[in-house]
Amino acid sequence: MTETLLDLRNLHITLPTEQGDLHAVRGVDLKIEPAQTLCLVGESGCGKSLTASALMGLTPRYARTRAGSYNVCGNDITDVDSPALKRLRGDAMAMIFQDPTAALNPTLTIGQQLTEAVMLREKLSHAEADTRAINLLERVGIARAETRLARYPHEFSGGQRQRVMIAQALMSQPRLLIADEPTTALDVTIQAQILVLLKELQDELGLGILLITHDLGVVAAVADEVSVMYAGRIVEHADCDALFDLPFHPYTQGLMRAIPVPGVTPRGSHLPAIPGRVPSLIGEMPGCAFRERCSSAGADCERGSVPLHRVQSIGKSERSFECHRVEGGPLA
Ligand SMILES: Nc1ncnc2c1ncn2[C@@H]1O[C@H](COP(=O)(O)OP(=O)(O)OP(=O)(O)O)[C@@H](O)[C@H]1O
Repeated sequence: MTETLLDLRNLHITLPTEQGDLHAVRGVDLKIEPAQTLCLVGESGCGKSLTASALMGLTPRYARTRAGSYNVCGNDITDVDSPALKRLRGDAMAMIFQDPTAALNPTLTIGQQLTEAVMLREKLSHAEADTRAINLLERVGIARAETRLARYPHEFSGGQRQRVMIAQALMSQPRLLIADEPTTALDVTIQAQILVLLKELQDELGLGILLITHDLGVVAAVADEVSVMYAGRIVEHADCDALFDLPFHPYTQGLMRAIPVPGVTPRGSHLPAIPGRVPSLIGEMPGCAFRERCSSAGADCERGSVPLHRVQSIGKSERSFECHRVEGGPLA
């Protein structure tokens, strides 16, 4: 199937606060094709999680969420309150979270949690739903899965609960998986196993994956494309190799400088973090939101909207970035 799995244009999310309207997401575009992994990266507070929750129709009730257009697997769900979005959730698309306690109910067995929704939706028998659950639990590396369906979440370790949550998300055989920092809380060995598992499942099932992470090591390992988010906007988007070879946006360059290089970065040395903090997202924000932290910024960066540059790299998808100062240029 070659149908685009996710096509989102011009997403805005505003949250009322005592200090005024917090415009957390300011015109985000995202696109994911089958079997593609798009990584959404950026520092804490840039709007990544809110963007992910909007994709699932799960922003807080008091948030104002609107999109120019939003299409999932050929379904137009631009109206984020539409019942069609509810139907697609847990069907064509599913989400895994950083913290499995958000997804697993401590009072129900793993078997109940994995099987009940698909029995209802797909009219599967108990036996059919159990078979699918056992297969998936084994697939995610839960040994003796058959005997563990009757167990409760607290009887599993943290890494196992994370795997169970992935199995739960896959029960509906989704085409699109949204993963918000799914491995951040895990130790590096389990993190690597889960990333390998997601890759295998993707190859087998043609899953499209949106992976939210602040870890550029993870991005380098799994991303096909990368969107870099800063202060509610995608400031740079590129093919993963192109981005790591030549980051254009000063923010992306700053993120890259903070990655330790094995064998090059001395142990215990202080990596050059980007000075300053993400600005307040309350109210209007004319000019470039990164200018206070950018060594290339000038007076022009305080004004107007930030120019968008598009660059066609040979044999790769188009890349783009927003900056007053860096013009970019054709890539070899
Ligand atoms: N429910 C909420 N009510 C009010 N403000 C919120 C809410 N959720 C998020 N925000 C604010 O919106 C902005 C974006 O938050 P979001 O959680 O999407 O960022 P993030 O990039 O995912 O960060 P992190 O990596 O820490 O999760 C932040 O300023 C945050 O404080």
